[in-house]
Amino acid sequence: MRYVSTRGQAPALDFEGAMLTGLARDGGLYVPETIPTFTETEIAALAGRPYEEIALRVMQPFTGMDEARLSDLIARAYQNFGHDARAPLKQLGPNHFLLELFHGPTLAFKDFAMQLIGQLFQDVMTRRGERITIVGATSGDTGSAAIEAFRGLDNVECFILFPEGRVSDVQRRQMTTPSEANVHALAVKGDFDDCQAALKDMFADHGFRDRVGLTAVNSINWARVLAQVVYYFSAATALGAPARKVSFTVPTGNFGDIFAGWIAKRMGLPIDRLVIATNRNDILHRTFATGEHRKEGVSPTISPSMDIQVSSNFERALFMAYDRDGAAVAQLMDELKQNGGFPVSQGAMQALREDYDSGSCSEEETAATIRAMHARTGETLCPHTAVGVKVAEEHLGESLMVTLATAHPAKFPDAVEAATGHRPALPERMADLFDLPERMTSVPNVVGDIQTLIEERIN
Ligand SMILES: Cc1ncc(COP(=O)(O)O)c(C=O)c1O
Ligand SMILES: N[C@@H](CCOP(=O)(O)O)C(=O)O
Repeated sequence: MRYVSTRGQAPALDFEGAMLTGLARDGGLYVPETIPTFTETEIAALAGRPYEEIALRVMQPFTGMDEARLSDLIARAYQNFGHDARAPLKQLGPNHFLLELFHGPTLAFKDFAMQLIGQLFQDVMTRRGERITIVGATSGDTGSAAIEAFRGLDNVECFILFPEGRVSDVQRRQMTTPSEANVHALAVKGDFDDCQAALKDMFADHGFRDRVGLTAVNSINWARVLAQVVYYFSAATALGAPARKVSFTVPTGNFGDIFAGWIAKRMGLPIDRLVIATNRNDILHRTFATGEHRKEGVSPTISPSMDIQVSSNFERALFMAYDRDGAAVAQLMDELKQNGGFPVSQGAMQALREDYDSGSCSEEETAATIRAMHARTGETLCPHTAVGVKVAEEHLGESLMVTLATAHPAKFPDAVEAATGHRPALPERMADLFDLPERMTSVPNVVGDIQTLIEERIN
């Protein structure tokens, strides 16, 4: 299996190469050259199988890895999840299910991919005897999941950029309390888009990326997206696929999670609609409503992990919608950077609308959904999941709807308590989170300064 860049100018790589490279050298994102497909019989055979087995079947064709080796890494990745099913389903209404993706070590869906790529990276780096520097940008959850997955590893230094004051206290403490010297939480004076732009600038500085052995663990890294494809299969087959069609609503920011659903659909999983759910930072919903992809300022919300306007994986969706035309995508990305946006061509918009629907949710609606669900079903939703549930309810149709529950409510206790009067508790194993000392460095929103700090710390 070979991977090509969405901007068409970087060398094609195998799975290991794409994973270690993170962002392609032309600034694009790696995507598989072809998407493997499953027959109905192969999909039906996944129903009721353990999550780890589904993960092996779904991911193996993309990796070309030895089955026994991949199976071993998958087993290690999910052994510390707090639920035997790993991604259990819960029924919310006659046609509506929640897919709980928050039973991993840091209580967000990011653990599904991050725990696995932690294992994959460790395996490869040990075999190659090399060192790498991970730099990640986070609006809260990717950072804590990455720090958890990479803390204490000998051959990895891990730097996480987060927007100062714009993540929840639990998210910040998950990043700042681990004491291992190889993890570094950097509080940037800016928003998440600034953090992600700084990260991309570091990748564009080829001298820097080669000197430090830079790699990525954001969903710009294909391996992150791949690991997230698995739970679409586990959920849909548990609900009757391939005999039954299922739709998914996905609380969306950087578009990685929902793009994983698109890959599952192209592999043959009978997904009806993929519904993009945004908070008031709704560039993606506006794109579908107007055909114009244009940034506005980011406005802080009670679902802070989705406070994103430059949605990096939308580039992968555009690449597919523009018939894999790398030059066209490179031009659009240039327009986004220079002019703040671009019109999507009619043909591409039509292709996107064939697979995706969209909706957005205001702050008041998010709080009202948390409150109503709590009162009606006893279920406590995190604010991101509430955005998904609200938009899903507007898209209920004939097929079953699954909304991805992307984080545990206890990561956002203030918002949940304000909505319900009930403060969700962290799991027992995290009971000391607010007693541990914090360790972080404030940095200006200046990429050169951040690069200097990184080079000083690793040398
Ligand atoms: C809790 C939560 N929900 C939803 C999202 C959005 O996911 P994506 O960026 O893959 O669209 C994020 C962050 O990415 C998140 O942390
Ligand atoms: N919401 C994310 C933002 C980064 O997303 P990623 O999936 O590209 O890593 C976060 O919580 O950090």
